[in-house]
Amino acid sequence: MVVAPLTPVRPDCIRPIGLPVIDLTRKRSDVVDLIVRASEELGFFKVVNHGVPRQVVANMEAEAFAFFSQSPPEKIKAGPPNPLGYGCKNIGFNGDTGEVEYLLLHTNQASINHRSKTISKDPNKFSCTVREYVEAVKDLAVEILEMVGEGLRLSDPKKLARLIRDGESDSVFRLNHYPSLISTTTTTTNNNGTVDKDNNNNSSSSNGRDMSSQQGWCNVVNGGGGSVKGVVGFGEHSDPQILTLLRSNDVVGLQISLGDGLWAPVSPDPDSFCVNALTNGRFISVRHRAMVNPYRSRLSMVYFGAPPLHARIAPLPETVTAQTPSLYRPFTWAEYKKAAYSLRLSHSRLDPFRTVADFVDDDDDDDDQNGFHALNHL
Ligand SMILES: C=C1C[C@]23C[C@@]1(O)CC[C@H]2[C@@]12CC[C@H](O)[C@@](C)(C(=O)O1)[C@H]2[C@@H]3C(=O)O
Ligand SMILES: O=C(O)CCC(=O)C(=O)O
Ligand SMILES: [Fe+2]
Repeated sequence: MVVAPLTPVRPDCIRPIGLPVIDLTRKRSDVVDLIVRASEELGFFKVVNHGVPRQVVANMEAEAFAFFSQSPPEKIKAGPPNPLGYGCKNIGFNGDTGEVEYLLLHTNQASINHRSKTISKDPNKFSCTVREYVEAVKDLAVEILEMVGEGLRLSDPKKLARLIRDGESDSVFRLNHYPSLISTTTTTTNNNGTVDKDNNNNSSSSNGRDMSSQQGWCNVVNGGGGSVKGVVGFGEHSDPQILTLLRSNDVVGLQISLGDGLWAPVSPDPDSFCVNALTNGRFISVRHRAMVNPYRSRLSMVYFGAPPLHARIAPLPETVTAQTPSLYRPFTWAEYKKAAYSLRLSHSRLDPFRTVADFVDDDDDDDDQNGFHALNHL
């Protein structure tokens, strides 16, 4: 395992930690061990040599930038998010906001085809590009989940992977665009330390135009406070799905929570995927957020692997005894999702399913950090 140092962006709030980087071309049994260890220890790791073709990624990135570089009236045609569709600054239905615009798509092909009509002037090209990307990342997700199943020594090691391979899976795909705060062409130093004459985005396939000014985004740095604290694009949360595969352009922004208000930036690497696997109580669903980069527009493409709506989620039988009764009642993915959408971004999503009434947890540390604590997808 290679441990990449994280780049501190705010020395007063960043405790540097290493993020595991797992090379998927290594011996399978080693990869299995590394995935389990990384998932238990940090809950977040990167995979390289993942098999998702570069061209597929570049095509998706180009389509995404082409969409976001349009004028607001054009983009709004693909909204409002219900929750699928185009959204700008509003996240979910309960008042969360951030300096982000996004497209949220279901990975079901019929839904992609339907949505593409309002997203692109060439809907066939857009839907094909999304289909190719989603298929490729789904294969990667399946491969990782099969290794998770093996690593956890599940009686049926492929069970988790089958849930997202299922034609009825409720997996979603999200494109997040975080416009830079400065809309003029600037000279910046990029993450590799080289100087960039930047046009506010870092897409290898971008058209090189500054997009922020076209979008009606104001260029002030968040009421003055933003320049000191940083501007939040996508606020603190944990992902509710089984597995997240996140790829961003070469612009820093993603941060993972170390607790106690400390955040560690994840160095961007367009050739890798960040993985957040959530299962079985042994793995951590790490809380994370995305900050706006003042100088350069950031684009993240996120695949969220989820079970079918009717899939039942229940405690692992071996974790439930008379002394340690289940903390949560069984529920379906549909119920869980409905509850998630009734909550704010930062809230603990398992609370509605707690069975143990005298479990007092008034602090803000969110025991849901452990996600499906002692739960299993059935
Ligand atoms: C505020 C919200 C947005 C969200 C649904 C929720 O009510 C709470 C979870 C949020 C989240 C985070 C991960 C994914 O980006 C997402 C699509 C998901 O499944 O849960 C979003 C939801 C969203 O933006 O619609
Ligand atoms: O853009 C990012 O890096 C994070 C996005 C994210 O966490 C999400 O979409 O759930
Ligand atoms: Fe997330």
